[in-house]
Amino acid sequence: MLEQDIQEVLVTREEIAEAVRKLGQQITQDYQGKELLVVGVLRGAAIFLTDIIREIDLYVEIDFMDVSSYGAGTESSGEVKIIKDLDTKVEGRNILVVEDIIDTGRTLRYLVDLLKYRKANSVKVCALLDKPERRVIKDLVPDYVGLEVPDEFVVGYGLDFDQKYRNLPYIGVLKPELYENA
Ligand SMILES: O=P(O)(O)OC[C@H]1O[C@H](OP(=O)(O)OP(=O)(O)O)[C@H](O)[C@@H]1O
Ligand code: HPA
Ligand SMILES: [Mg+2]
Repeated sequence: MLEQDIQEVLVTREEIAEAVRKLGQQITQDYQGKELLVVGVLRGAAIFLTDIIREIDLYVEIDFMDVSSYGAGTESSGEVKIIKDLDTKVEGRNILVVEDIIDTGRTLRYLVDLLKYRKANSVKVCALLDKPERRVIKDLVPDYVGLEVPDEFVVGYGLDFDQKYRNLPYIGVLKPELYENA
């Protein structure tokens, strides 16, 4: 059913699984002997977070923040709002912020600065997808990236259009007629 709305598959479920596994191994190596607070950015990162933590062989705590800069459309409003804050104390923690995608970089710029201000011991960023052509915050360089995607609006594996398609098991591009008149 959902497949009928997809013009092109950009990343298959197997390619996602492989990218997630590699990221998890790298993070496990880099944080040897440390404990991690993994912060997922709702709602897009929820699916990626549940997969990647099972590829990280360390003591890991998880928490979530909900910040939003996109309305129903495909363009960032430029303004980041906190909808739900963390329940965990940040001071002294090694934090890995997990995101589904970095686009303009505004969401992560805001979050990284906030977590540093709250005196995290370290703050690193892990994004499944990076869309570097769209970056507005040029110095926002993620520490871990699964895959680069071209400048197209993508959906699936957590990424939505108008809150739909998050449950697609792969990453794809929607048929243009579906968002052109949104
Ligand atoms: O780099 P940026 O331009 O800031 O864009 C990336 C952010 O935008 C999307 O979230 P969104 O705010 O749409 O909310 P959602 O996660 O609930 O879909 C995506 O999940 C990232 O969090
Ligand atoms: O390409 C995208 N798809 C879905 N949500 C997004 N948020 C930023 N970029 C995207
Ligand atoms: Mg998001």
